[in-house]
Amino acid sequence: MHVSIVGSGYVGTTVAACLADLGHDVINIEVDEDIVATINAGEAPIHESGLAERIADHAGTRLRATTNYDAVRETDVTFLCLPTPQADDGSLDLAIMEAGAESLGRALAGKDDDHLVVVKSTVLPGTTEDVVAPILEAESGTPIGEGIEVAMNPEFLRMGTAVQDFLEPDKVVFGTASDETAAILRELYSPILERDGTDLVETDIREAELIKYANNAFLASKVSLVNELGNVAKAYGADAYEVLEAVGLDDRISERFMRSGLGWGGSCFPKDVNALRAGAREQGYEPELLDATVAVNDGQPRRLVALLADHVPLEGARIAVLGLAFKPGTDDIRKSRALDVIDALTARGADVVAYDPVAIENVRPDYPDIEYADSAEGALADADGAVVATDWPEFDDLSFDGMARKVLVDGRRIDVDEDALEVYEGLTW
Ligand SMILES: NC(=O)C1=CN([C@@H]2O[C@H](COP(=O)(O)OP(=O)(O)OC[C@H]3O[C@@H](n4cnc5c(N)ncnc54)[C@H](O)[C@@H]3O)[C@@H](O)[C@H]2O)C=CC1
Ligand SMILES: O=C(O)[C@H]1O[C@H](OP(=O)(O)OP(=O)(O)OC[C@H]2O[C@@H](n3ccc(=O)[nH]c3=O)[C@H](O)[C@@H]2O)[C@H](O)[C@@H](O)[C@@H]1O
Repeated sequence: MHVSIVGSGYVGTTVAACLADLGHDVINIEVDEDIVATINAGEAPIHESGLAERIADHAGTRLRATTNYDAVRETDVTFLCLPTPQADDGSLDLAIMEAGAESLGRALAGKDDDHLVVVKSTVLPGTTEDVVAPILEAESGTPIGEGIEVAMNPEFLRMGTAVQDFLEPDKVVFGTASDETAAILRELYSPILERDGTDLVETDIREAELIKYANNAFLASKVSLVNELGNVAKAYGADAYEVLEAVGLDDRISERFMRSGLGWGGSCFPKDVNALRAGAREQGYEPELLDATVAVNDGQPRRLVALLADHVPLEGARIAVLGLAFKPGTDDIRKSRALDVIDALTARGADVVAYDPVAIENVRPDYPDIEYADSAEGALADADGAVVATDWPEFDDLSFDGMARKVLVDGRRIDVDEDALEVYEGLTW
C-alpha cells in the first residue's frame, strides 16, 4: 500500500520505518528539513532501538521523506502524526493539527482517486470529525465520505521501545465510520494483526480517541496510586516495593507499572492527563480523581528534597542529582521529575551537580548555572548528599567513596550497597 505520514517525530518516524519494513511504500512529510535530509540519507533522526537499521534498509526505496505535501497524492492513506501539545491553561492545543490538516487538504484538492486520512496523534473526542474533517473538506473541496474518508488510530508505543511496541502491540485500535475504512486499515496492519498477542479493537472514531486518553490516564493514575500507597508505607516504616509486589500478584491488578518513587513525567502523560482534565471540565464534569493524580505526582519531588533536608542542611550544600531523563533509555527531559528536584534543591540554596548518561545537553540550555559531571562518580565526588532521579541501570552498584557525606535519597529504587552509605533513604521504602 502507498502510505504518507505527516510529521516525522517519535511516532511518525517509527511508524514510517515499521510500515516500510512490513512491505509498504512510505513517504514522510515533515517541515524540518534536517529530519527530511537525515531520513533520505538512510539515518534515524531519533534514537530508538531497531530504528536506524530499518531506515538504513529502506531509505531511498520503500521509505522516503519530503517537505512537500504534494507527495500525498501518490499515496492511498495519510497518517497525521503531528504534535498535540498542552496550551498554557493545560488544555489541548490543536494549532499544529489544524495547520497540518490545512496543508493536507490543499494537497488532496488535486487528487483524483479516494484517500483515507488517519489521525494517529492523541486528540480529544470529536477532534477528528469536528476539527480535522471540516478543514480537509474545506481545503480540498471534496466532501468527507465522497472521496476523502477519516479515521482515528491511536498509538500506544513507549519511547525507548517504540519499534518493538509498534510491531508487537497488545492491541491495535481502529476508530472508523465504515467497514470499508476499517478494511483498509486491516490490510495495512495485517502482519501485526496476524501475530499472536495483538488484539484488534474496532470502534467508532470518538471511542478510539478516548481510548488513548483513558489508557494514559489509567497508567498515570496507577503510578500516582502506587506513589500514594508508597508514601503511606514510608510513614508506617514499611517497604512499598514488598507491599506492591504482593498486591501485583492479583491478576486484576498486575505487577506492571507498580514502581513507586518520583512519579511520572515525559512528553505524554502530563499533557494527556491535563488535556483530559480540561476537556472533562469543558463537558461539565469535574475530574476529581485525575486532579488528585496530578497533585500526588507533583508532590513527589518535593517529598524527596524534604527527605534529603532531614539529613543534610541544603543551604550551600553540594548535592549530586543522578539522572535527568524522564525515564531510563531516552535523552528526553520533557516534564522530567529530575527538573522539579533540581528546582526544589536550588530554591533551598543547594549547589547542584548533575549527571545523566545521555540527557545533559538537553538540560544545559535551561539550567546553565548548575554544574554537570561526566560520570556518576564524578557527580558524587565531594558531594554532601545525593539523590537518584532516573533509574538508569548504570546507577546500580555505585561507589560512594568520593562523597564528603555519604547520604543518598533514592527516588527510583536502584540497587545500592546500603552498608557503603552513612544514610540511605528510599522515597517510599
Ligand atoms: N512520543 C510518544 O511516545 C508518543 C506520542 N503520541 C502522540 O503522537 C503525536 C506526535 O507525537 P511525537 O511523535 O512525540 O511528536 P514529535 O514532536 O516528536 O514530532 C512531531 C513532528 O511533526 C513535525 N511537524 C510540525 N508541524 C508540522 C507540519 N505542519 N507538517 C509536517 N510536519 C510537522 C515536527 O517538526 C516534528 O518532527 C502526539 O499527539 C503525541 O501525543 C502517541 C503515542 C506515543
Ligand atoms: O502516549 C504516549 O506518548 C505514551 O506514554 C507512555 O509512554 P512513555 O511516556 O514513553 O513512558 P512510560 O514508560 O509509560 O513512563 C512514563 C513515566 O512513568 C514513570 N513510571 C512508569 C512506571 C512505573 O511503574 N513507575 C513510574 O514512575 C516513568 O518513570 C516515566 O516518567 C505510555 O506508556 C505509552 O503507552 C504511550 O503511548
